[in-house]
Amino acid sequence: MRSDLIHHCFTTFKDTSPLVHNITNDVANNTVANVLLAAGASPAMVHDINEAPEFVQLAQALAINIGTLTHTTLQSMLATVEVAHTQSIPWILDPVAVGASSFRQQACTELLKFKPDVIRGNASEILALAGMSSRTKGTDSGDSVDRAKEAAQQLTQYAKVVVITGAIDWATDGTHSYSVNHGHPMMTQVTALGCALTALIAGFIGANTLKTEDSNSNSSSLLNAATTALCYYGQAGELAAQEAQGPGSFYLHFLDALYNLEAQTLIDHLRVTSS
Ligand SMILES: Nc1ncnc2c1ncn2[C@@H]1O[C@H](COP(=O)(O)OP(=O)(O)OP(=O)(O)O)[C@@H](O)[C@H]1O
Ligand SMILES: Cc1ncsc1CCO
Ligand SMILES: [Mg+2]
Repeated sequence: MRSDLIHHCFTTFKDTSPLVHNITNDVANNTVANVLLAAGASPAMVHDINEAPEFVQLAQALAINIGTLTHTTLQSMLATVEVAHTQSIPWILDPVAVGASSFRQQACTELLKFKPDVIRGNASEILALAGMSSRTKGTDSGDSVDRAKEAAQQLTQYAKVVVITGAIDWATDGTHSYSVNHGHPMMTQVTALGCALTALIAGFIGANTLKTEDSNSNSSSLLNAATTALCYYGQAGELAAQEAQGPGSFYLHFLDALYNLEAQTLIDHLRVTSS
């Protein structure tokens, strides 16, 4: 991806400071809010069905995460994504541990009817969501990103962009794809950093999606925005790992790195390839 486009997506995100509405899991709530704030966005965690479908209309984007799904939250998610879908508010699905139970699988089938703009999961989640066999370890992945690429391609029938995260992240709109070689294994030792990335991608697509009737240009703006978020997040992980002694100090340094990383640093260290 061209570095001037990454620069543009990054500065548009920072200048917009998007409001991101999250219906996320009990483990991730605090981390997601802190990551969004450190990156320069505004988080809101609004879950109740009496409020969420109204609240989402104020937001630039919506992030849905099924990590600690309950029957009640699912009803709220469905009502909220319906509003997002009909009003063209971009939304992203994080299908946490979808391979682990039929409840999660059926919930995702219902949610996919409202056409997420982006799906973001680890390799096992992307495989399971596409109905392929996976080695899911609950919320962690037991599969390689490469093995899940065909599944991601298939899922572009439901979402405009699909992102698989892991050692090397991969983002595709079904036609164009990018590999992002950033990040650090320490990112898997702090819970919910994948969930927080999903919310950050929501912020990037909300800030960068042009309201256009042309669905092709829309999917390439979504792909560029998601890919830029991956580069930014991964580089922040690398910077934090240089300072950290373990997972606790990694988390603190990670928030600081997200807060301090500048556009020029991002551009100078890019490891993203078309693939
Ligand atoms: N081995 C690795 N090396 C470098 N970066 C990694 C590695 N594994 C994961 N990451 C990075 O960690 C971040 C979170 O991705 P991951 O695939 O671990 O999410 P996840 O499994 O959904 O996490 P969680 O469920 O805990 O929220 C991404 O930015 C990804 O690039
Ligand atoms: C640990 C855990 N359990 C359900 S959701 C979650 C956060 C990481 O996905
Ligand atoms: Mg996850």
